Amino acid sequence: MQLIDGKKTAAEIKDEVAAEIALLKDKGGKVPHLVAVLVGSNGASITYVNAKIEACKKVGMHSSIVRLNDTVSEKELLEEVAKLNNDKDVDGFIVQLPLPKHISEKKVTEAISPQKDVDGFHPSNIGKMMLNLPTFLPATPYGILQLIERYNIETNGKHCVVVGRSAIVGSPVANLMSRNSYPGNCTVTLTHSRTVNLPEITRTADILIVALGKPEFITADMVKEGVVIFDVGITRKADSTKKSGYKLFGDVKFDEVAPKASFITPVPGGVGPMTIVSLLKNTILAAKGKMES
Ligand SMILES: Nc1nc2c(c(=O)[nH]1)N[C@@H](CN(C=O)c1ccc(C(=O)N[C@@H](CCC(=O)O)C(=O)O)cc1)CN2
Repeated sequence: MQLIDGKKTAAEIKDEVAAEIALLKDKGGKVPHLVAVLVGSNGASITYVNAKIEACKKVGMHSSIVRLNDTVSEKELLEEVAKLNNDKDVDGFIVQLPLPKHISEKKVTEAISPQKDVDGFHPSNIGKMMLNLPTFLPATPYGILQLIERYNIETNGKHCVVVGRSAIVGSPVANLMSRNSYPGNCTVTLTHSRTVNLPEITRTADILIVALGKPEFITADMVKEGVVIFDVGITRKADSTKKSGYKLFGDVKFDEVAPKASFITPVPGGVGPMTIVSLLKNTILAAKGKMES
């Protein structure tokens, strides 16, 4: 079994991104500017947004946070989005999800200018992704693709089973893994809460991507020997023995599943850090105006 070290790979990619930004600066180009909009005080969202800002600092990218109270109205948030769309100094921005229940994530996502949508969640960017046209790939699926490439994992002709059909991970990664190019060319099965006999299907996976948000859902009896596993789930459970006050769990019961896998991502330190570097890469593309059309 080989551990896929997302933390190490993300650090390597950050160095590459830093070099690219230094080159941009040398040529007198604009330093990319990423803005993160954070609504409310969800602990995990605060951690992720802070990690995004820290990563920007590390690579020499400009960044800022727009913090809004969780009582902000949908209209006020949409006004904030419109401001960022029109701000020439901002190359790309994200609205951290999830949003409070009274705000429609769909409306907010659709209000973001596709040229600044570095999360790659806007319907027109999702459409371009489906058609294999240049666009911002959603950060987590993009991170998984980069891990596949950097670990030289064979995907051609493999059966890739995706567990979970969310708009930000499961659905796009299923599409990307079926693309007619590497990393792709898989036969993909997208499973979800209504799937009948899930273990029968997961046992046929050569590559298993789990993005369900159910801690330790995938057990050893649900996978075959030699499977490659990407565990996207991150659940926090209170743990007073930890400095942070919580322990993180993936969707895969790591200790019993890892011995059967040929490659596996841990939680933490697997797919999560790759989500952040993918966002940085998308922001560089936005700053270079690569997605204007
Ligand atoms: N606007 C967005 N919202 C959300 C996205 C997204 O891509 N865009 N994805 C997730 C959260 N996410 C990024 O925002 C994210 C999740 C996890 C990590 C990460 O590095 N996790 C660490 C553990 C950190 C901890 O919880 O202590 C790890 O896995 O090692 C980064 C980003 C939902 N919302």
